[in-house]
Amino acid sequence: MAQPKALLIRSPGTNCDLETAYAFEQSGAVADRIHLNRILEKPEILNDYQILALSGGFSYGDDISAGRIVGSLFRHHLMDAVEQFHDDGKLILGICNGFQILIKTGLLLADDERGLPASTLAWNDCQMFQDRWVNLKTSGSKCVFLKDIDQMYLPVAHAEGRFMARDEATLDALEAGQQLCLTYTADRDGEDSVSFPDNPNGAQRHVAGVCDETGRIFGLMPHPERYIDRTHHPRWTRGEGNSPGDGLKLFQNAVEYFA
Ligand SMILES: NC(=O)CC[C@H](N)C(=O)O
Repeated sequence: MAQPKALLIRSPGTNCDLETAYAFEQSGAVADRIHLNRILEKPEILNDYQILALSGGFSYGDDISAGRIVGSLFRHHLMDAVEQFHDDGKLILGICNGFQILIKTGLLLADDERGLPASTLAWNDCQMFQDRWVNLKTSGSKCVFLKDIDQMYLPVAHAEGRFMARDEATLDALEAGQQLCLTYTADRDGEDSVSFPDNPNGAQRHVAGVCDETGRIFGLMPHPERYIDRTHHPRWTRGEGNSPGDGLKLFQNAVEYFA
């Protein structure tokens, strides 16, 4: 098909949309940044796009809880349009605050039969904002965005990133369904235990990213758009880092999905 088009929805407090647009453009997509209010006025805008992305930031100041207000606007005004978007075989990505929004919408992991959420992203258990680079590994082959990626080194920057599921049975089911597809891992060879700060927030089962049952909706706390070029690596002047950076492949996978 022609060049895929990515729609980046921004809202008050979004601050990673330019970098996310750059990552999509470097991967061969057209990337448009459009304010949430325009989408609320005219949800049919979604029809023009193949990829919907929610970037990082502090939407509505993280008031109530991170992602809650945009998540509620989606739930009450955009659910039909976004579900249709997904049913049409298209892709949805949420990065950091975008992941928080996706979790709050219930789009990524559906509410249970009583209408209660399957999971949340709670405050980091260290009770502090964490701004550091982390090692990640993937599992399963379900997630479209993680195709052919085994591991990544990416930065995190969040206060509310601790993935928690409703209960152990929910976690087991998500794991069995290959939905707990991205996890924090230790950075020392041969080190099995993953503790703070390798897992920066205390997430259950070290979960850093989750996909839906189809693998076409993906949310993650780390920021792939912040490691596109070797010079984004924190120690590139000492000769470390890859070109391209570890994050680019994730965006390329989304674009190549429509090839
Ligand atoms: N990097 C981001 O997307 C911001 C983080 C987020 N709103 C938090 O602190 O939890």
